Amino acid sequence: MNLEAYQNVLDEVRLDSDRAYLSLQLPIDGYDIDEQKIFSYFQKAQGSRYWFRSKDDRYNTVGIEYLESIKRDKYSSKALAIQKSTLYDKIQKVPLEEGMKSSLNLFGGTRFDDKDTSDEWNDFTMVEFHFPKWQFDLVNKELFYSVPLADVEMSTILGTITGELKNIAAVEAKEFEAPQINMEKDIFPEEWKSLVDHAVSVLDDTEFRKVVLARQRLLTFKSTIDPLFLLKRLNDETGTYTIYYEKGKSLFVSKSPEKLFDVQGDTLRTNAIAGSSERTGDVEKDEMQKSFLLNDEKNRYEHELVRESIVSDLEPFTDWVEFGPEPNILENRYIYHLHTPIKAELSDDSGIFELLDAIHPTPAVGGMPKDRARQYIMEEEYGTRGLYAAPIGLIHEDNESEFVVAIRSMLLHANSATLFAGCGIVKGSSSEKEFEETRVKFTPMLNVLGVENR
Ligand SMILES: C=C(O[C@H]1C=CC=C(C(=O)O)[C@@H]1O)C(=O)O
Repeated sequence: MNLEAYQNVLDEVRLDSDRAYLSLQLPIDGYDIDEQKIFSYFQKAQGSRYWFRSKDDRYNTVGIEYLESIKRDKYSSKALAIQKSTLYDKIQKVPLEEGMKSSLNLFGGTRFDDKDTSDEWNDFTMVEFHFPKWQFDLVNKELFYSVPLADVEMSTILGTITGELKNIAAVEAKEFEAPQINMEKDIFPEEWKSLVDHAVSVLDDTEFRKVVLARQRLLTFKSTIDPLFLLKRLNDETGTYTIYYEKGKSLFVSKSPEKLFDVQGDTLRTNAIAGSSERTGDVEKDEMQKSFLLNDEKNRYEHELVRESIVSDLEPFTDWVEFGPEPNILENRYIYHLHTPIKAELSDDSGIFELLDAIHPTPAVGGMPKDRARQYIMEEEYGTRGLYAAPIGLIHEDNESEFVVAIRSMLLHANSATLFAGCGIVKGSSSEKEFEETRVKFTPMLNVLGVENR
């Protein structure tokens, strides 16, 4: 970090009064900083912080103190694209070194659907994307420090930033105890099995082929759950996405294995992930679980519906889609899935918000046909999904982006956690087996909470 050179850059900057914010980009590789230290240091910003890490570590980004957000009560691709470019137009961006690799992103997403939510999701607007004061890129070791133009003091801003960075680097790691459980219960387990039976009775091979039904498990604890404990636990499972998203008094957490899509240049990458079997930890049994999954007719059917739907949803955006003829196995720590990678070359005018609208919800979390399944879920499923199974991710000014399907997730308030898990129901599904499958799917979040699955 060459402070003198940075100050020279700043001395040349003319603040543009048509903008609302100044955003400085600088390297932070000289500081020993990680997400634990950042959250520990910025405790006062609780309720306005996020951490997003891709499953392949392409992105590992922490945002602190939402300065401004794009928000909508109804999803509209056009309006969102305008709001996004209006927001970026308000920002005067100043890189302090040449050739830096990161770019300023917005973090957020949309709720699963626009069903009226009960109070538990009130902190989250239907669609929202946040622009934070501090954006730490922990992959490229860079920082975006953004402030309202009116607050900018060019002669002291560098000193302020480096002072804060030193303080963050000096934070000492703490040991945390797992919170003690007060109560743990499945919400309406028998009613859920009856709903699965009902779905099986209305599903067929043509008109209504698949619906994904989710259920919830509620845990309460003897004390408030410390965010730093959760952040630490989130590192325990690798190979999945990490979403830690605070908004007001709510916290949403996900360790999803499922990418909705990512876009780099003209290339879109996505995948079909559907069809599941438990990973037991016993080598011999697990080989059997995998070969069962690859050969089981019901799981293959569930999977093919997802692949078919994604490929057809992409058609308006591309002339060229590529995918393998046979699914492979995606190995997560607690569960195996059938998995088909899909790649497409996007046409020039493909908008990210249009893509999001077209692909979400895939039949891995909705069903087939999509509208019929969505309607069934809204009318019949207990409670509201909110951000469960919703698209959440990062988007850049040039539309480079990565979105996750936020399954294996939970919503936390003070000392309670509501866990969500769903599974694909097709003609012939068994409610007992699906109940067991959703039980297994609670494990990643229970692990984050330091609780054993029962
Ligand atoms: C809806 C969930 O999982 C989906 C993703 C992968 C496999 C699935 C399945 O086999 O049913 C589900 O479609 C969930 O974990 O809540």
